[in-house]
This record gives sequence, C-alpha cells and structure tokens, in this order.
Amino acid sequence: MGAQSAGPLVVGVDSSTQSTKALVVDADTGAVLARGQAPHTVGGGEGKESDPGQWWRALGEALAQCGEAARQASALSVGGQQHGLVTLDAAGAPVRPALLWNDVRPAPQSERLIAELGGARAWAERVGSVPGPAFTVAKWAWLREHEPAAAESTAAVRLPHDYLVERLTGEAVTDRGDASGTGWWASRTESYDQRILDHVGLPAGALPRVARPGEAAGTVHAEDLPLPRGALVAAGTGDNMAAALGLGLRPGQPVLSLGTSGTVYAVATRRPTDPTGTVAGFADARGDWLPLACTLNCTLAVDRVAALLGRDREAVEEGGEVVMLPFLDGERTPNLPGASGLVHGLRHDTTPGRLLQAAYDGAVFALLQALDRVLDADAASDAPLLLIGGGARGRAWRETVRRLSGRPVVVPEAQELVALGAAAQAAGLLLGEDPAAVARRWGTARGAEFEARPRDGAAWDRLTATLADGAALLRS
Ligand SMILES: Nc1ncnc2c1ncn2[C@@H]1O[C@H](COP(=O)(O)OP(=O)(O)O)[C@@H](O)[C@H]1O
Ligand SMILES: O=C(CO)[C@@H](O)[C@H](O)COP(=O)(O)O
Repeated sequence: MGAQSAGPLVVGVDSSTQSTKALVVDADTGAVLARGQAPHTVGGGEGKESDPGQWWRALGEALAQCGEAARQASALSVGGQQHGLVTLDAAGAPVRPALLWNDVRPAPQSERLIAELGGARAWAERVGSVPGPAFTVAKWAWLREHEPAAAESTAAVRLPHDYLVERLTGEAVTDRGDASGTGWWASRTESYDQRILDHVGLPAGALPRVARPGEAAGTVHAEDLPLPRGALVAAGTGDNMAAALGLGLRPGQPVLSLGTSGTVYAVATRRPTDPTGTVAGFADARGDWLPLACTLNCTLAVDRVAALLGRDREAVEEGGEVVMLPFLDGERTPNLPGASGLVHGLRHDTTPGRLLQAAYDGAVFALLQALDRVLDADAASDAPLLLIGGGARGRAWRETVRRLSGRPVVVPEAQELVALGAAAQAAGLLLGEDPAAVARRWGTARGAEFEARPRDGAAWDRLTATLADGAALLRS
C-alpha cells in the first residue's frame, strides 16, 4: 500500500465502456491509496456489444493491481455504464453478449414503442424520458424481434452495474439512478411500470429489486476477487449518477463530461419531463433528479478524425469556416441514429488543424445545444461548467468548451470522478453519511478555474445552419 490511511478503506469502481477502473480510498480524507485499470473490448459488428464476463474479469484485474489495499477494504460500490442489456439464463450465465448504450440498432423499436404507448409527451410524463435507442427497453424489444430464442432463454435482465453487484453479493439489486435509464422504471411513481413490462413481454420477476438511496445491496460473498469476504457492498449506480455523487453536486451546477460518451447534466430537485426527448429525466442516486443529455460521438470520434488526419489530438488551429458534425456512430443528441459524419465549407485555405478543430467544435456543439434544456430556470446562467472525463485533460477540448459556451470552466484536479463517486457511496454507507456530503468533505470538485472567453457566435451559427440544412443527409 502507498500512503498511510487515517480512516477505514473503501473501494470505488467505474465499469465503463472502455475499461474498469478501481480506486482504494481513505473514507475519512478521500486520499486515493491505490488504483487499478483493465481494458474492455467492444465488438458486435454493426452493433456495440461486450461480454459481461469480461467486466467481471476486468474488475478482478483492476482490484488485483490495487494490491494489499483492496484486501483491507471495508466497503465497495460500483458505478457502471448505463442502459446496457444483460440477459442471464436460469443458471445466471449470460445468454449472449450485452447490448451497450451506444448500440443504435434498436432505433425502429424505439420509435414503435414511443408510438404504441401514447407518444413522446406521455412517455416523458410517465417515465421521465422518451426512450431512444439507448434505453434498455428498446434493446429488449430489439432482442425479442431479432433473436427470439435468446429472449426466450432469458430468466433475468440486469444492467451492467447490477450484474457486477449480483456476482459480488449474490443479491439481485439495483438503484433508482441506473433503473431510471431502463425505460421500464417510471419516475412518476418511482417503481417498475407494469404496463410497459407487459407491453414488451418482460416479467417483473426477471428484474432486480430497486434499493432505497443509502441502502446496502449486501456483502462480498464472491471468492475469486481480492476483497475481504463480508465487506459491505452498496447498491451502486449508473456512471453519470456516480460522477454526480463524486463531485458532491448541488442543484444547478452544470457538468460536462467528455469520455466515450459526452454528457451534460445537473442535479435538479424537480422531476424532469422533456417531451422532445433531448433530456433524459434520470433519477440521481440520492433522491433528487439528474436531467442529462448524452452524445454518442465524443472523445473516440474526435480521436478518430485526428488519426485520419495523421495529427496529434492537440494539433488544432482555430479560424476558418469549415464545419464538421462528427457523427461517426450515428447520433443520440440530436436524435439521428442513422447519421454519419458531415463536413461542410471546405476551402483552399482549410488546413488539417482547422479540420480537426471543426471536429471538436461539432462534438462540443452537440452537447452545449442541450445545456439550456438540462438546466432549470433556477440555475445561474453564468455558473461555471465542471469539466470531467478523460477529455477534460486535453487543452483542445477545454478551449473549445470555453469558446463555444462563453462560460467559465472548472477542471477538477481529481480524476476518475465515477470511481470516486462510487467510493463516496461506499463510504456513506459505511459511515452513515450522505455520499455527496462525503465527496464535498473530500474536496473532489476543487480544481483549476478558467475564466469565461467571449462566445464564438459565428461558429455556433455555422454549426446550427449545417445541422438544419444537412437534415436530409443526417437522417439517412
Ligand atoms: N490527455 C488527454 N487529452 C485529451 N483526451 C484524453 C486525454 N487522456 C484521455 N483522453 C480521452 O479520454 C477518453 C477516455 O475517457 P474516459 O472518461 O476515461 O472514458 P469512459 O467514458 O469510457 O469512462 C479517451 O477516448 C481519450 O480520447
Ligand atoms: O448512455 C449514457 C448516458 O445516458 C452513457 O453516458 C453511458 O453511461 C456510458 O458512458 P461512458 O462511461 O462509457 O462514457
């Protein structure tokens, strides 16, 4: 183990699309004493799929890298990529690889579900969200249609984080935050929606119990992980909800997360019901709400454009008028699942650096467009944006966000806010404290502050016009 600890140790896990990260944290001070990381692979041809067993093995590997510290932990929690459809047979083994949040194949099923159950406004009022292709309910509908035998053999449906919690504890438990991304958990009643489940032919008994905020899932019973048996396991949550805990967010503080997905969100005390579907009305892990907009094309798309141009990701040049909508994987915000990337305005003076800058602009624009809808009327219009995720470490990302938002930006020093949020949830459970208060005590949101830059309205207008004028191409 590295530094000395003052308090009991807790483990926070981030099981995200590209990797599992584990941190061992001192529950008193928030000091990170050990860390580990192991990669995941995403396959699936036209779709995006991962083997859930791989997440379990990656968890073991990341914990093993933490060494002796993990073996001394008193509590653990898992934050996981949202929405993924994990299907298990009667023996608890995966029936097939999980369909991930960014798999857009269920676009037709999503449209049908919205129409069949009363339209977008009715869904927003009842469930809190209009279920786009990301939502688990659309993925389950896709599976029933395309692989009926797999759906037939499914005895239990889990999300990525609660699949791991069940393997850790033997208990089928999830939390309101991750459950709110399924499309079959209604935010209006804070319970599973029987009418939706009946409509998609999924028995409620196939789903995990939804723990109350602050309730434990169980204790570690798994024998093949380097963790003490009997350590407390919190209910865990979705990765964005975990990051909100990790920042100790108060209502109205906007967050922009730049990772495999791009997300923009804030904690809200009022239940969101956006009928346009731009904002998902998620629950947070504490009892409030987490209105959130998510893009499919963020760091991976911009890195891909940099690779195509043969440039380092920081080798951007501002200026010029070229516009890029880097929707390489289809897009979720705006809802264009069939889209591909679009470049407009190429000229003789367009340099590779300007083209790369245009990719950053397009990715950031898609997120910022949703910001006003995410924030409710009470949020200050000049509140600094908290910039997190792997991309927050890059200068080009940060400067693009400052230039297109016109807002001050804070980049927390603490990295791995999802894993830290999970650690705060574990510490809250162990010590009987509010996990967000734990994170505030740890000072996780402290970081470098960058003042507002004048907003680049001309670039914003070019992006807006290209999105509108390119609509027919982007819908195909
Ligand atoms: N120094 C850096 N500058 C810019 N981008 C970075 C840097 N380090 C990592 N990244 C980006 O961060 C991404 C991973 O972000 P992360 O938040 O860890 O992903 P995930 O959403 O899967 O958890 C990578 O795709 C990479 O493009
Ligand atoms: O679908 C969403 C949010 O609704 C994504 O934010 C996923 O939760 C995956 O996140 P990464 O950690 O892989 O970026």
